[in-house]
Amino acid sequence: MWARELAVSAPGKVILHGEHAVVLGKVALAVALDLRTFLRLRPGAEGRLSVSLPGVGVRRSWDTPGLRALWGRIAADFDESKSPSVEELDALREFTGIAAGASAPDSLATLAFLYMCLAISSKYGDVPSVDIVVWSELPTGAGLGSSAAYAVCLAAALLMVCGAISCPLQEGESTARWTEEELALINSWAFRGERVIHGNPSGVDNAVGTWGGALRYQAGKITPLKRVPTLRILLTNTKVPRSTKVLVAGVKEKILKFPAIMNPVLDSIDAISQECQSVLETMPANPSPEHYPVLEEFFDINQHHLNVLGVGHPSLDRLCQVTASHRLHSKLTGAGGGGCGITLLPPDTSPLAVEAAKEDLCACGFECWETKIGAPGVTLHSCSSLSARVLHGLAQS
Ligand SMILES: Nc1ncnc2c1ncn2[C@@H]1O[C@H](COP(=O)(O)OP(=O)(O)OP(=O)(O)O)[C@@H](O)[C@H]1O
Ligand SMILES: C[C@@](O)(CCO)CC(=O)[O-]
Ligand SMILES: [Mg+2]
Repeated sequence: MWARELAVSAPGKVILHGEHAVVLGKVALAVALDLRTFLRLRPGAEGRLSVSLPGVGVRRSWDTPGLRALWGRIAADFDESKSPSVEELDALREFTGIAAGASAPDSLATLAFLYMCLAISSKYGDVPSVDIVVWSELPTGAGLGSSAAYAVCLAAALLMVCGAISCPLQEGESTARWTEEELALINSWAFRGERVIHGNPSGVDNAVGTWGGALRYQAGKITPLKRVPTLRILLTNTKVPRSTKVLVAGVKEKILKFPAIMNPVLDSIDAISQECQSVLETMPANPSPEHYPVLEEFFDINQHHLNVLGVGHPSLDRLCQVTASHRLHSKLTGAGGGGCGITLLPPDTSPLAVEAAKEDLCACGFECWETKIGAPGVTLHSCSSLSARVLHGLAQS
């Protein structure tokens, strides 16, 4: 029986280069953001599992014996190496009253929660009587890896409750992290959760949510970057909603339709990621303005490539035009089709120019903020150590 009240958090991410191409085995460079998703875990009423997801308007509670029986019925031969099967997901949908094919944020979030909870508890323990709340500083569905941060938090909390990983937080400590081996297990279960939400994720988002920092990702191989200079980045949310799953499927279709045309584009994106990695790793910790033009050119070229892949959007074109009018270079980040873009802010950009660019972006109805990159990965917290700002998010739930 779980007896402690604790919190887990995981960061969102920004992909510098390689989104979409990474799904097809190419290299991506991604960094953790200082915006996080939080999960509060506490003992629940005996025999009840409750979840509250205020960001997507979900508040549900189930009898644990009913859940145990359901999973026993639908997943007697559960194989964790396989993607969640259509039959498993359909049975979970029917149980929760989610319409077949429903892809609204609340439906996907509930489905991913139940799938992860039942698969993890049947493998490592029993369906836990706990009360879980998840809330986030990340916008949902905007390209900043909110689905992966959600899946990483769930994986860490559920694996810990079921005893598959330790509870590394000692009495009196405010935060703790898991061992490399435990992080690898969290990452692998988060990937399964991402599969419920995305269909065919590459795994880069959950890797950043788990390990944090800055990394190179290719076909499941995760390599932390040797050195990451301090880069100033402006993040802009166009607020145009889109679904990563739909965009990824669209790219696949285009490649199947025009392989000879599209494959060279993917190869070029791969080359940009690799070149960018070597540039970043040889830059000084605090780069001077002359280091930026090459990074800016990579942004421009890749933004064109992403448009060719069909994941641009008029709102993202507008974002790039507005920042270009202030001599700043931008590209979309994440799945595109709306969502967020990133803009490089070289150190010689005057504060007035940054303010003017922000004003013009806000005048388009966008939201923008400067961000730090390279935040820590999944972390365990004592609830008493969470800042007032973080607890404010919980209080709203
Ligand atoms: N805090 C949260 N609470 C519950 N569900 C969440 C939360 N954050 C994300 N989700 C789930 O993730 C889905 C969004 O995932 P999606 O992959 O489309 O966007 P993203 O992860 O924000 O962007 P990208 O994958 O391009 O980085 C939501 O529809 C919802 O189901
Ligand atoms: C579009 C994509 O490359 C990044 C989404 O953040 C999808 C993925 O890697 O799973
Ligand atoms: Mg996602």
